[in-house]
Amino acid sequence: MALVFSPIRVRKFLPVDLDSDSDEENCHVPSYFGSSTTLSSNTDNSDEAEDNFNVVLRVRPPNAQERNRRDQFAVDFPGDGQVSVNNQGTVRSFQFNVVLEPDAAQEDVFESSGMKKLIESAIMGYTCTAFAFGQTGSGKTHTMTGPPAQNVFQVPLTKAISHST
Ligand SMILES: Nc1ncnc2c1ncn2[C@@H]1O[C@H](COP(=O)(O)OP(=O)(O)OP(=O)(O)O)[C@@H](O)[C@H]1O
Repeated sequence: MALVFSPIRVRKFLPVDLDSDSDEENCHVPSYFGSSTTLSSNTDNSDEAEDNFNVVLRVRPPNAQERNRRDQFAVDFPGDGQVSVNNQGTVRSFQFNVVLEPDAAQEDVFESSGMKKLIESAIMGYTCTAFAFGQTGSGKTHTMTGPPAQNVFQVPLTKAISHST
């Protein structure tokens, strides 16, 4: 499940597929939202104002059905905003601005995803968008609204977050 935050407009699509040979998909992501969001060697800042966006991946833990089936967890977290997906032996790596691992709490999402700064931008008058996408059951509603009856301020912070450098 991925979240995209944009205070202006999304110009190019992320995530970056690290296995792709094409430079077309590599984008410069200004550090509007956080401390370290440069994803590639593209240093052309001329249209920086149009490129302010943050792509955040949250990986949910296996659900009861998946655990009962003894499904293998197919995702690795090397850090620095990367994830590796093992599809029956074929491993592909992807780069995000922020990756939230399965034990990340709602508070981690709020603190680390850029949502706080998005809200500040909205208050300052910028047009802002936050949207979640992912297949059914991937956790869009859970991420945007939190689990039922959870008080996010009682959830301890976890270390299950990695940022791109
Ligand atoms: N990060 C998570 N931690 C624990 N449980 C989660 C997480 N993400 C999702 N779930 C659980 O997985 C189930 C499906 O999540 P959710 O309803 O948010 O998916 P969705 O993407 O909104 O699905 P749909 O597109 O069908 O509406 C829910 O029971 C939810 O509580």
